[in-house]
Amino acid sequence: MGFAQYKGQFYIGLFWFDAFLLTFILSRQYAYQLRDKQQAQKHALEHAKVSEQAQQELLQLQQDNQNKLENRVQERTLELNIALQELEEVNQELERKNIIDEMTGLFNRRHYDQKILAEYRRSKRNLTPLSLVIIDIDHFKKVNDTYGHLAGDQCLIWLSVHIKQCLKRSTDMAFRYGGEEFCLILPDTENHGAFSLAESLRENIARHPFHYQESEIPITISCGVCTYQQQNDVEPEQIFSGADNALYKAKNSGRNQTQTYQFTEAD
Ligand SMILES: Nc1nc2c(ncn2[C@@H]2O[C@H](COP(=O)(O)OP(=O)(O)OP(=O)(O)O)[C@@H](O)[C@H]2O)c(=O)[nH]1
Repeated sequence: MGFAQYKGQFYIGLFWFDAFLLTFILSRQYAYQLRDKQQAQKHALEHAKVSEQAQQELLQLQQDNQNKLENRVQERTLELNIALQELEEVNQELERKNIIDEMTGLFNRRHYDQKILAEYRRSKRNLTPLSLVIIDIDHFKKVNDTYGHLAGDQCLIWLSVHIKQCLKRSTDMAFRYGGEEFCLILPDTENHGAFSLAESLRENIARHPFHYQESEIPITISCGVCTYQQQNDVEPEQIFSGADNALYKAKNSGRNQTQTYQFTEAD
């Protein structure tokens, strides 16, 4: 082998060595870059996972807080509704007490004053008759004096039950006007209708004595009836005065009876 040929082979060998070295270096570099890239991707993935987990925890926390808040709002709303309902019941009870006579359970005088005015206006508007009956126990003082005030009270309660039972229509109203005096407002009722209602109550009371402890106490009542039929210049007070006049007449004519009052031109 000549020197020139040896030299040529040396250069070829050197070339392949360089080429191999370069390939080796480049492939190593590529491998490092790939590893770094994979590591960076792995870190990024882990970060993404951690951040997603943190986001989910945050969302869960928000959801929990919202649920708690909604529960509290629901509880408060329920408590508020219960309180409102209780208040409503108290108001209704107060309103009821305001218009009811505690002892007899009938409407009281205050309610009478409101109702007579309302019914008077309705009667005037609709051109319908409006009757008023005043009921008074005869010689009631004797019941108190003979059997005691407690017996008197029981007698008033007993009479109230009979009065309630004698009312025929849902629009009829019974009131304890005061003491042992009661009255009925009978809307859309002619005088003869009011008179016969008062009479049937009176007869019923006269037939059934009041029982108190061992005693049987005969009770009678007197009634006065007055009917408003859009007579001129007649106000609610005149209707009451008319019925009171009729009651006075019943008392003076021997009690245990019903009298009626007719308006005249003079009224
Ligand atoms: N027990 C009781 N008595 C009452 C009540 N309110 C009024 N009285 C009594 O009712 C009696 C009414 O007496 P008077 O007005 O003289 O009438 P009366 O004895 O019924 O006689 P006449 O009405 O004329 O038939 C009085 O003795 C009052 O004290 C009450 O709420 N309870």
